Amino acid sequence: MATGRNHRPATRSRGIPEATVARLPLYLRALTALSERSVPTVSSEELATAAGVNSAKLRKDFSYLGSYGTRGVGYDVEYLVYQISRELGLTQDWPVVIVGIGNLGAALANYGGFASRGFRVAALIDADSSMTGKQVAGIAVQHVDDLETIIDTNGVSIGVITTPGGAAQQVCDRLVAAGVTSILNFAPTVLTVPEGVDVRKVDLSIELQILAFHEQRKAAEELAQEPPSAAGLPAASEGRRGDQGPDGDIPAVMPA
Ligand SMILES: NC(=O)c1ccc[n+]([C@@H]2O[C@H](COP(=O)([O-])OP(=O)(O)OC[C@H]3O[C@@H](n4cnc5c(N)ncnc54)[C@H](O)[C@@H]3O)[C@@H](O)[C@H]2O)c1
Repeated sequence: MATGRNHRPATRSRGIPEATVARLPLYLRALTALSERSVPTVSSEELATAAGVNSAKLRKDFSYLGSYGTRGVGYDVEYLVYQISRELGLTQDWPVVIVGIGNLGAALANYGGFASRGFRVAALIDADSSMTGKQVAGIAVQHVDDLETIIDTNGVSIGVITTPGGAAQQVCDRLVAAGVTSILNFAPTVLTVPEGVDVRKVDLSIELQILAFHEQRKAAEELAQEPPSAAGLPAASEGRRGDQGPDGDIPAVMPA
């Protein structure tokens, strides 16, 4: 069924680079917080700090939206929320299905943050017959045998996969054949999808590995700043060799 990896061009329609698209949710989160505090305007520097982005990059990103702010005043918070939401397609309702209602699937179904961002959990699907009809987050779990009908009936274009790794590709193939064109994959499997289908993979262990890498580097930097004689410890160049690779190098983090 799957015919190969999806290759997207570096820019989307209307010339917005993918890197800018990836930062829009960061701006939106910061702007939503300002909006909730009824802050009317924000400078590019303030917003960049709140979003954790360089302010020159932010101004460049907003220029793709046709938003330049007003000198001395900054950006209109409400209007930017609207512009970014519209650009991300969040001004419409997106029905989502979650497949695999175990620990993670149930936790996601119970997460209130989806609905407030325009993602409505339309259906929960599981292969375990004993789950069929059980209520999770107020929604009755349906059997995977009915997957195609469920997708069709609910007009679903986004599927979330929270099955074990071994089932993920098969579930993905069925979702795609049924008309799903965007997949959020939590299973530890690299999915193969046809052209035109977008896959985003979420892997918390990779994020933790990256944090571990930074923790290790911070510890090595602290050690290097200590005077060699401090507290009778060995010189920095010799320090913590046992915590590192065989050559004393900080090992690289390998993505899964
Ligand atoms: N990405 C991450 O950061 C992250 C974090 C935790 C777990 N996970 C992954 O998420 C997945 C789920 O983890 P969990 O702890 O919820 O597991 P779980 O065993 O509690 O739940 C898995 C569910 O999938 C169902 N299932 C199995 N095969 C299916 C199929 N073909 N169609 C539909 N449903 C099917 C099972 O009946 C079960 O209810 C695993 O692959 C796990 O490795 C990822």
